[in-house]
Amino acid sequence: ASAAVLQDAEKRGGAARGGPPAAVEKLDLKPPKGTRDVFPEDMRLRNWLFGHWRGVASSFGFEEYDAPVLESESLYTRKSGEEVTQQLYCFEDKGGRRVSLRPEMTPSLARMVMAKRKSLTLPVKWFSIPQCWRYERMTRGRRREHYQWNMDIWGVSGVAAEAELLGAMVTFFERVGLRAEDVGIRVNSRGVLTEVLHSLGVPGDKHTATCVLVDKLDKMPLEAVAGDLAELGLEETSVKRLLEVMELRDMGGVEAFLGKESPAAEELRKLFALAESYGISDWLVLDCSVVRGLAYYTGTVFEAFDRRGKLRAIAGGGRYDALLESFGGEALPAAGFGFGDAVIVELLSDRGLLPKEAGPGATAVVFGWDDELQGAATEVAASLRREGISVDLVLQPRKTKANFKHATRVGATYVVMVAPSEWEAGKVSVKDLRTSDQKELPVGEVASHILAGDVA
Ligand SMILES: OCc1cccc(Br)n1
Repeated sequence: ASAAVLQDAEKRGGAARGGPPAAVEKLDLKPPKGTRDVFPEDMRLRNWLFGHWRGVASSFGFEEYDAPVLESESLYTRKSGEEVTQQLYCFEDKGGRRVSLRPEMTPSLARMVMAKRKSLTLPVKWFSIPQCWRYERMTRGRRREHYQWNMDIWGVSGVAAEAELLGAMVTFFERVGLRAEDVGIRVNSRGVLTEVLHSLGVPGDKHTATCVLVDKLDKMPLEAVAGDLAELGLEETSVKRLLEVMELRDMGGVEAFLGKESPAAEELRKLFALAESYGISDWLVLDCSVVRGLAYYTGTVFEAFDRRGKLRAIAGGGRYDALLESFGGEALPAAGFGFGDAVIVELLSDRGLLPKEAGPGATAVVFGWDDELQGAATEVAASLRREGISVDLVLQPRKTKANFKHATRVGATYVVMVAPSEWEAGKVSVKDLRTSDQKELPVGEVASHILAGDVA
């Protein structure tokens, strides 16, 4: 046994033999490629952002839901060449199942709606802030995970659903100090494109793949996509016609191109009229080049962008009425958007709108004069916490000056000091850092003094 013990100790650094510790391989302190640690100061920013997302969702009557970050890969194996399905963070688990970290939330939501379909009261207005993943070759050092605010409405076939979603998105922008001069939301309907494709004789089953290809046009030259479009049966004249309709930027143009009876023109007219009622017209821009890259969109699509044109899309969404059928379920109309946590922070930072105040530290820092008074300080801290006061209790002796410096750094309002002579008299010293006012109080009066909170 002793040999085994020594061998084990050798592994743990040979200390058992009293010899010099063997070289222990230093842990790599970085998180996995494409992921981020969230230290307290980062978490304060995240909580601020999510707090606004949650606040808007609840003010619009949306209910929060969640789903596993791990899903069956089959949820995402759509054959439409979308980037999001080509970068799945997928693998085979120990049970031989093909699974994937979710690249988006909508398929999980669709699965949940199908599972509960019979018991759901429609319309369903649900929101979630899931962490979503992609496995992108780290050529560009981009992130492999982000948090994405999802807002979805199920069971409403009219554009009132999209208007409500746009209203919520604009409400968020306004709450964080952005204006219509900073951010626009491009609005279109895939119906515009499919009506043109129909008039060009392109069969309906090619429309989705065409939209996914057309979406790539703002990221790559026409030549790079023309071949694939030709494979879908779009000769040059048809592609030219498509490009013309994508140039349209006003309803007059759309109606001239598609005819006044066009269903797509009708739904866009209705959406812009409702936007007027929400008071968000200044935020919206009709832009027929917008198709978005997700295959399952069937009608309206929209994306928020920074008007200075420096950043990638801030958020995106649209109508996806056929998603349940694609999962073998009964049709149910749906519309929603996804809003990532990366671009919005870049935009707010550019505009000087990130929250400045340090996070809300504890209200009071409590410390004992010396180690003998640690128990006393703990009693005081416990009594204040029982009254609902947040207390940062100093856990080991430290110079008084350092305790005050710490209190200022964490943004505490009070410092409560337990000193020997006062403690014998049943008192402690309470300093209000806002006014520097300091008083000795009986222990039993400290909580009410702090809760009164009035600046002396
Ligand atoms: O925007 C697409 C996407 C999906 C998952 C993770 C990240 Br980062 N980005």
